[in-house]
Amino acid sequence: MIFMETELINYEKITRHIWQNLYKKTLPTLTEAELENIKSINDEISVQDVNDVYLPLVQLIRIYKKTMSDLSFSKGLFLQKIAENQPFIIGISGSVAVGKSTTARLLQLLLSRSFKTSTVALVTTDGFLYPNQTLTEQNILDRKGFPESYDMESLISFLSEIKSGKDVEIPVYSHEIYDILPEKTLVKSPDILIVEGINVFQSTLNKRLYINDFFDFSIYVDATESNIERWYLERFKTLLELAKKDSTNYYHQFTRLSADEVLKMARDTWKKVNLVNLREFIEPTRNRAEVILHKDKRHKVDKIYLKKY
Ligand SMILES: Nc1ncnc2c1ncn2[C@@H]1O[C@H](COP(=O)(O)OP(=O)(O)O)[C@@H](O)[C@H]1O
Ligand SMILES: CC(C)(COP(=O)(O)O)[C@@H](O)C(=O)NCCC(=O)O
Repeated sequence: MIFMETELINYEKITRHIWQNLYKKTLPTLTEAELENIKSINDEISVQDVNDVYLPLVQLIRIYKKTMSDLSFSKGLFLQKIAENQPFIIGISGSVAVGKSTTARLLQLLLSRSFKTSTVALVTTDGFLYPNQTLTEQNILDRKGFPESYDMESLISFLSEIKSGKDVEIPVYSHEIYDILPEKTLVKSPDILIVEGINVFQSTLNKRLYINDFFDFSIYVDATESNIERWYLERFKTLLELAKKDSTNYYHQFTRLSADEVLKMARDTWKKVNLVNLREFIEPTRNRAEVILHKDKRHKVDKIYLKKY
């Protein structure tokens, strides 16, 4: 996205250079081997990025977490009740293919190391997409990813149960079969939960419920449209490459197409689906994030925006 400075008047703009010097280097960094473990296809995160960008971010999250537990303790005193321990929830949003999953996985690892006795769970909201059968019945299969394709009420009740300390079973989406899997997965009541997805700052269709109300910290991953498109096309090619040998993979059907046909199809999906979704429904929620991480063409975070008020 190109930032209109007036849109971000309530944010402190921080360059990478300033950001990297904002915290005392007390947290241990990751080894190359640990980084290798969490990288997905095509990733190029470096230890330098972890030190300069993500460790200061973890330090900031520490501050928010402490403030949240102080407030909850004081509220308990006021109400003359013992405050329940509520999980700290972090929302991560941004366009399809901007790097949300990669950021989320990295944060999960860094937070587990920083809060040694805490459990850190990660949930992606694609599990709350309606199954293909429902989308087909409603004639909105080509709207996958748009607000109407998600069961937002279920997502809200999941967050509400997690906030009250319960273990919750949730559905899982598979990019390999392009549908919801028959088996659910159990999210055991965590101390910290990261919720990642294009829709996490959106309101529900009836506009009465806000997922943001459940977040104690929130991040929007940002980049220019042309860079995100390139990452989308590169990921598409890699997914196809991986699907060649697997006939059960959704992308397998496209492996017979020529390189030009594949590129055309991916460009089309980007333009008609993911770019439209970004412009109409995702980017307009950017200002709901506490922190905006802006990435350059090589995925390096070059600018950070921190909400002032
Ligand atoms: N820091 C990074 N360095 C290099 N490539 C990255 C980085 N983050 C993401 N990518 C690549 O960009 C593409 C989109 O990232 P991903 O995390 O899958 O996005 P999202 O979850 O937002 O759809 C993937 O191919 C991924 O490997
Ligand atoms: C399942 C998704 C809506 C979720 O996006 P993600 O959370 O993976 O960024 C998206 O990956 C998707 O499949 N969009 C439909 C159009 C397409 O095939 O790219």
